[in-house]
Amino acid sequence: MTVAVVDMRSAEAEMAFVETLKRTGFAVLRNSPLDAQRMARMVDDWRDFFFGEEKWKHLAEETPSGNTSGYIPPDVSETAVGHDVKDLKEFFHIVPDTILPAGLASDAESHLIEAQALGRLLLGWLDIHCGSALSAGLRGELAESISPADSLLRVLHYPPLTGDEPPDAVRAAAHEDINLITLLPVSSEPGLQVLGRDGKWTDVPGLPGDVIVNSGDMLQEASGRQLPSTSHRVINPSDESSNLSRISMPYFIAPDLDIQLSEKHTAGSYLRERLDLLAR
Ligand SMILES: O=C(O)CCC(=O)C(=O)O
Ligand SMILES: [Fe+2]
Repeated sequence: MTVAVVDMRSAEAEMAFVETLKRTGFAVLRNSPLDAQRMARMVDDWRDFFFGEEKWKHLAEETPSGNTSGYIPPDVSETAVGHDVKDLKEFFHIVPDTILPAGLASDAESHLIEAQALGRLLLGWLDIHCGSALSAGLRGELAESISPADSLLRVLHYPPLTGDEPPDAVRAAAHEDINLITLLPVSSEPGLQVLGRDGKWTDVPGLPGDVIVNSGDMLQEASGRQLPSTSHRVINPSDESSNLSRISMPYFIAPDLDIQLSEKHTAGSYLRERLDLLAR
């Protein structure tokens, strides 16, 4: 399966984006409006943060809307549905009221504003070109359905491998994102793969500064599966680069939870069902 690279400066960008998202659930945006220099600086600054001690002052808390905000250490981390071992990662969740570490706040806030605007633009394209596939509750309203309080910027750190990892543990086990759409700046290190319909895993293409976009389960549900939510994973580095850490910064865009995704589900009921599955 080949994920297309879509140059946002091209006149065909809109159609090319919709085509690759329908076909693969993924797109790679080149020349996106997200500030590439800022994203590179955030990678360096957040790497320093994860290697430092200040993170322990920011341990995660639950927000009133049920999101988590703050630092989640490796021993808490996440276990993907259907897997037994935790992913090899630590991360920091940023929602609108998150108290950010000094020195990291300004870039993170600016990035969030730009990422939200890009999300609105892309969902607007889907409104125009996939409107007929969307459930009545969302048709023509996708771009307006974004809820910043339910969306989440996750800064992930996959530490260097030490050799002491549990057997079978991987940086991020195969999973699908639950939300509407995810914006993921191309990471500092390789490893992200998508699962094709042929059952083969392939690397997601991209250069530094590009932004990977993928549709999540909520968009799949709302589009009668015309926009697929594709399994993806982050594989462990090969021996030569196992001493390198990897930073990535997905922004998970979610809608208002009372929006009707399909006849069966509101976004809220869908989320609860998925979280129950995760908790099992
Ligand atoms: O780190 C990555 O490149 C992907 C992370 C991811 O898929 C996730 O956190 O849902
Ligand atoms: Fe993901």
